[in-house]
Amino acid sequence: MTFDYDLFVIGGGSGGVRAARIASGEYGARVGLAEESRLGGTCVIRGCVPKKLMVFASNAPLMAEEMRGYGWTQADTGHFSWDIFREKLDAELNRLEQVYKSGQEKAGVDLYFQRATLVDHHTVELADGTRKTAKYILIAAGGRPSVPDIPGKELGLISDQIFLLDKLPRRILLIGGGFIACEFATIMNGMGVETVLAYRGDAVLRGFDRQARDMASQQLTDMGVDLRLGVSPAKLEKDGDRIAVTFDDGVTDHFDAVFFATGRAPYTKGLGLENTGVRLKGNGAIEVDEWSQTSVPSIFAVGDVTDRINLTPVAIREGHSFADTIFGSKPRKVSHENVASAVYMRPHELGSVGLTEEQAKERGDVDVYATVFRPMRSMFAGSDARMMMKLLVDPDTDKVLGCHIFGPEAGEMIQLAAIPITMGATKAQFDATMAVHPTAAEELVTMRQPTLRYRKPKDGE
Ligand SMILES: Cc1cc2nc3c(=O)[nH]c(=O)nc-3n(C[C@H](O)[C@H](O)[C@H](O)COP(=O)(O)OP(=O)(O)OC[C@H]3O[C@@H](n4cnc5c(N)ncnc54)[C@H](O)[C@@H]3O)c2cc1C
Ligand SMILES: NC(=O)c1ccc[n+]([C@@H]2O[C@H](COP(=O)([O-])OP(=O)(O)OC[C@H]3O[C@@H](n4cnc5c(N)ncnc54)[C@H](O)[C@@H]3O)[C@@H](O)[C@H]2O)c1
Repeated sequence: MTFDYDLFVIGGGSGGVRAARIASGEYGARVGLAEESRLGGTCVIRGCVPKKLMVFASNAPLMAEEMRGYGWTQADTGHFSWDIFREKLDAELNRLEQVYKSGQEKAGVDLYFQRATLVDHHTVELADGTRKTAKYILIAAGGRPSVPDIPGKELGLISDQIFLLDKLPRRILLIGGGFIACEFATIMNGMGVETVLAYRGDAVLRGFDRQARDMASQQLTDMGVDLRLGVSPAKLEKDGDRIAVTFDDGVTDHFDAVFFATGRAPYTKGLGLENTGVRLKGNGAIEVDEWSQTSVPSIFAVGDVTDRINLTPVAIREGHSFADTIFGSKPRKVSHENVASAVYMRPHELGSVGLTEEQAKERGDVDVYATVFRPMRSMFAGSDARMMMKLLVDPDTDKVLGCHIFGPEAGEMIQLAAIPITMGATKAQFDATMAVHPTAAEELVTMRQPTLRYRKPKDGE
């Protein structure tokens, strides 16, 4: 049977563009790719990139405050122009979109700026009705924000819209306690918006190390975010120019904007999967094996649409490995262990890799090496902000099982700490590493005594 393409990719985000570029550019496969919105996908257009630029922009008041502490008595941010920032942001995203487009074109990928749906195991249909056949189909359709089903939910914003605001609200309510809620609470607060964060749990960032979660929650409060734990919105109503939000504890409050940061769901609805028999998990994610192959041998899926670990580098690695395996005769599986991540809050970020203290205790015996201190730079300026470093070590093998850093530039630090941890480094090898002084990161190689030796009770104890 002859096909129009060797590979047809649905979705031009992190996973899709990488797979298409490698399959076509490196291995000479004939590749078509459909993107219904903008090339680059969530990360580039409405995720990591614009978010991080907003984090940088919102950092100015903290920098000014710190500099005043160093004697720059006049240090002040002055006025923040959202208009200027937005214009620059739009230009930067347009530039990046073009970079992705030319990368695909140079690699020889045929681009279709249309929605694609599946017709059968080897055929996709584009929005204009044309059909393309391919030996393999890769679904890299990503995810979409999910919003709780409460009255008035349509009055709220989702993360896609937050980058497109005409003006900043005076007072905003963020709902949720995950990555997006924490990062945008920091951003909005830093940009001078009165920020309320409502989260139904007892500390933000569920799933992260508990001590780090408590410090992150405290930091939000310290920086002036009105953190309301243990509450959820029950309904939203229009009240003139504002939105009245009634919470499940009966309290009603008014905001200029409400932002749902309540998670993301795989974007599989309306994709024609029912025409193929591709199996889905309960939450709508595409079920794949360790090769990213679905229950239909010619159809593969990578990235957020599979809901494994929903981060850009993971989607990229999955897409690349798929292309290596199928078109490069280099079979490659992706390890989803020890994937480092960072939550870009201010002044301290949270960087994590490996097991949390809670997970390590669940697993068995663990020695905890932890230190909480005021970093030199901000302490000198008069700040009380506390930093944390933690290593979790298996007492039997001496292997470092996890590392958690809450501090300035923790994202940068955890990337480096993730290398030895991925290599299986022992605590003795961390200790043998000479410190770099004076840095905050040197604490990683100078923690000598465990702060806690946890021994899991044996069955029956
Ligand atoms: C606000 C925000 C901040 C984030 N920050 C970070 C961060 O700092 N670090 C990090 O690692 N991750 C971050 N993420 C997560 C990251 O963006 C995703 O994990 C990553 O983009 C997933 O890549 P993907 O290829 O699976 O999907 P996407 O990047 O979502 O790409 C999917 C693409 O497919 C297109 N598409 C979908 N269906 C079809 C169809 N039927 N036909 C044609 N096209 C289709 C979509 O338009 C989209 O462009 C963030 C996410 C958000 C929302
Ligand atoms: N720095 C990064 O790497 C980064 C940044 C942003 C997003 N991301 C990725 O994007 C994903 C989505 O981010 P997110 O923050 O939306 O999701 P999340 O899963 O991290 O957090 C969602 C939060 O919303 C809460 N929630 C869910 N339903 C709710 C409801 N009905 N009422 C109140 N609260 C509710 C959850 O308890 C949770 O705290 C992340 O999981 C991550 O994979 C990564």
